Order: sequence, then C-alpha cells, then structure tokens
Amino acid sequence: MSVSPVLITGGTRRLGRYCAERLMEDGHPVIITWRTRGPAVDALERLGARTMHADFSTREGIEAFIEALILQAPSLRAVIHNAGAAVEECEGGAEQFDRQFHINMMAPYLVNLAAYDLLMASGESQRDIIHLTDARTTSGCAHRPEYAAAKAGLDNLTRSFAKRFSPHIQVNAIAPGLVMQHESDFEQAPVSQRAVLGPVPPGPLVIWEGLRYLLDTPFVTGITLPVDGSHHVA
Ligand SMILES: NC(=O)C1=CN([C@@H]2O[C@H](COP(=O)(O)OP(=O)(O)OC[C@H]3O[C@@H](n4cnc5c(N)ncnc54)[C@H](OP(=O)(O)O)[C@@H]3O)[C@@H](O)[C@H]2O)C=CC1
Ligand SMILES: Nc1nc2c(c(=O)[nH]1)N=C([C@H](O)[C@@H](O)CO)CN2
Repeated sequence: MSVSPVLITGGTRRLGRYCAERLMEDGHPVIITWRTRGPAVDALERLGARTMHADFSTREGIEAFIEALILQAPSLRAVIHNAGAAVEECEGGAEQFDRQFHINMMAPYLVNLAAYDLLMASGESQRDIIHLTDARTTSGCAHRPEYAAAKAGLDNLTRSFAKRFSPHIQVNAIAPGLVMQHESDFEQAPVSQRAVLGPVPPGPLVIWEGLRYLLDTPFVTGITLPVDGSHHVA
C-alpha cells in the first residue's frame, strides 16, 4: 500500500513551508495548498510536493478546495491547518471578521469533516489533525479582535473534533507566540509579545518540533500545545 500524504495548508511560505520541507525530509509525501502561485510553488514541486490551489476566505473557495482534494487524494496520513491571514491584511470591521472566521474556523471545520474518510482510508497506524492557533486565544488582542476570536474558535474546535474522531484520529493544536516576525513588522517584537524564554522570535524550528511530537505520539489528543516562550503564563 502506498504511503498516505500529509496535507498542509498555506505551505508555501514561512512556518508552513519550513514544516513542509521538514516533512518531506522525514519521508512524508506532502500536499501543500497555495493561494498565490509564485516561485515557491515550483520549488516545492521540484522537491516532490503535490500542490493545490485553495482560497479559504469564502465558503465557495473552501468547498471548491474540498471537491478537488477528494478527487486528488484517496487517503491522508494527517491534516495540518496552517493557513492564516497575514498581519497586514487585518484592518478590522465586518469584512475582516468574516474573512478571519472563514480562514481560521470554517475552513478547518469543513475540511476536517471531509477529511475523516480520507484519514480513515489511510493504512498507517496513526492519523492526525493539527490546528495552528495563537497564544492570544485566551487573553485576546486589542488590535486584532477578529483574528483572536477566530483562533479561539479554532482552539475550541480542537477539543470537539478530538472527542468526535476518537479513537481513530488524534486532533491537537499548537498555539504559537511570536515565533516569526513579518519583514514589515517592527524591528523588535512589541514588549507585550516578548517572551521570558528567549525574547527574540525563535523562528520556525520550535513549531516543527511541536508538530513532529504530535505526529509521533500515539497517546495524546485534544490538547493545545503552547509554543510561546512563556506567553500563556505571563
Ligand atoms: N508567525 C507567527 O509568529 C505566528 C503564527 N501563527 C499562526 O501560524 C500559522 C503560520 O504562520 P505564518 O507562517 O506566520 O503565516 P503567514 O501569514 O506568513 O502564511 C500563512 C499562509 O496562509 C496562506 N493564506 C493566507 N490567506 C489565505 C486564504 N485566504 N486562503 C488560503 N490560504 C491563505 C498564505 O498563502 P499565500 O502565501 O499563497 O497567500 C500563506 O501560505 C498561521 O495560522 C498563523 O496565524 C500564530 C501566532 C504567531
Ligand atoms: N497568518 C499569520 N498569523 C499571524 C502572523 C503572521 O505573520 N501570519 N503573525 C503573528 C505575530 O504574532 C504578529 O502578530 C507579531 O508581529 C500572529 N499571527
């Protein structure tokens, strides 16, 4: 039986791309979604990744992706919900609320429902769903309440899906603190986001370490792993 791929959404840059490359190095076939086709898509395809277009900002876009996924992937080893709207795209208001809701909650919700059969079709001994949330799901975020609320909803979906899909599929979340800044961001992280452990953003390796742990452990489901250098206890 062939090895089932890991689906990673928004896998063409930053955290998603780093993790997709590590997954391939570890021998996992991967399916990566992209919204904007650029040179990274070609580069990842040359490394062996399968890539698919997905725009999760509307229900129509999510449903179109799911239809295509079912046609292209008879089985999956894992689904990693990494796609998220970049900082500079969040200006607030109803439109942004709708957008954040679709990307961070509706897309993982509908993809998980559809992925159940694909994950169950995998002949592998373990099946995982992993949500990328945020360290601020509990504390909130004055500047981006839509983003924080949508990520909080995704965090809650983690536990609901863990219950619903148990014991066949493990469903967990990783809640990153500031691990990678945008080039357009301030040169240094704002004081409110600096962590006690390592005040400099550590880069994508710390997320990959969490992801690898969750993909390997057979005995953990329904947890949110804070990877935030202390944010959740500050
Ligand atoms: N970086 C950090 O420090 C933190 C990150 N996180 C979370 O971790 C995850 C990865 O973070 P990071 O790498 O910084 O994220 P980025 O914003 O750099 O990249 C996110 C990915 O999501 C894709 N994406 C954006 N909008 C859509 C959309 N409408 N439909 C489909 N795909 C879309 C992008 O695709 P494309 O490039 O094709 O547009 C991109 O590949 C995100 O969920 C983020 O919220 C949480 C806290 C901190
Ligand atoms: N999809 C994204 N989500 C988030 C990002 C990002 O770049 N893309 N960045 C953060 C950081 O914490 C940022 O707010 C600090 O500069 C959070 N989520």
